[in-house]
Amino acid sequence: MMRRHLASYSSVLFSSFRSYVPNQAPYALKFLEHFTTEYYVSEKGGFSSKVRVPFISFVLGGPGSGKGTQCAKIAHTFGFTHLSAGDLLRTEISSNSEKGAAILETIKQGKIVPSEVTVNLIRRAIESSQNHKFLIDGFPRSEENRIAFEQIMGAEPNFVLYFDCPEEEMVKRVLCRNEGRVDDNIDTLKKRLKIYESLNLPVINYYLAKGKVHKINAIGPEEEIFEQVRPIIASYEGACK
Ligand SMILES: Nc1ncnc2c1ncn2[C@@H]1O[C@H](COP(=O)(O)OP(=O)(O)O)[C@@H](O)[C@H]1O
Ligand SMILES: O=c1ccn([C@@H]2O[C@H](COP(=O)(O)OP(=O)(O)O)[C@@H](O)[C@H]2O)c(=O)[nH]1
Ligand SMILES: [Mg+2]
Repeated sequence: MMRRHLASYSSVLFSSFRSYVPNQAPYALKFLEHFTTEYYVSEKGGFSSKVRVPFISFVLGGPGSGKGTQCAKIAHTFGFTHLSAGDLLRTEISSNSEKGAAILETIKQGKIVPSEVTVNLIRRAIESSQNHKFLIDGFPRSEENRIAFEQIMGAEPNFVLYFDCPEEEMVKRVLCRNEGRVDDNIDTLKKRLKIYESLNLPVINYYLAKGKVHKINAIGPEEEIFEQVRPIIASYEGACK
């Protein structure tokens, strides 16, 4: 009873929190429980409790646009926890879990892993973190991903960073990345670029229409790109303390 009260009260206070989808309530509730540690909230009638909500940025852009590179800088400078969806999936593959083989096959084909799998990995990472500020890098990759996240987590991002990079440059960077990834080859990359256009861009457009997107010109030296990013993140510092 008290938890339900907390949930609805926090959703009024913080616009990033949505009302819960009924059949997903247990996940959403568990998610919220984790953040009931910091801020005092009270209302008329004497009810008082501590509520902490996560501050979330989605970091989007094509393969090789520099998401991971810039996220590392943001995490270091501003104290965010960097959650790369691709890294979470690769860790799952390395753990030899039941789902690992199917995830590996999907990544090799440049396709998108089922939403439920990725969202649950992100959810677990958030729940097990002591931090409340998260960069979710490379997710959502489709409208279906986005909707699954909002339903399961009962939350949407506070803002979105979009690294806008010409295809030619992305191809050059991915083929030179040299991290031994199974998907950094020209055949898989072509498929990833097609999926980026057909499925990722609609997500960016969705958040553009909501006024949540900060578009970054991803061409230039890493440090110069970070100088575009820095004031954007700094402008949210008050909101995510
Ligand atoms: N501004 C940049 N200019 C040139 N190369 C870059 C730049 N930013 C990142 N890189 C390199 O390009 C490759 C892809 O960057 P990465 O951050 O992994 O991108 P993403 O996560 O978007 O795929 C990496 O090898 C990285 O070192
Ligand atoms: O939410 C996600 C994130 C990644 N992937 C898969 O993992 C691959 C690598 O993703 P990552 O973000 O690491 O690639 P990057 O954009 O950084 O090159 C993608 O092509 C997809 O096959 C996915 O299915 N869902
Ligand atoms: Mg990356």
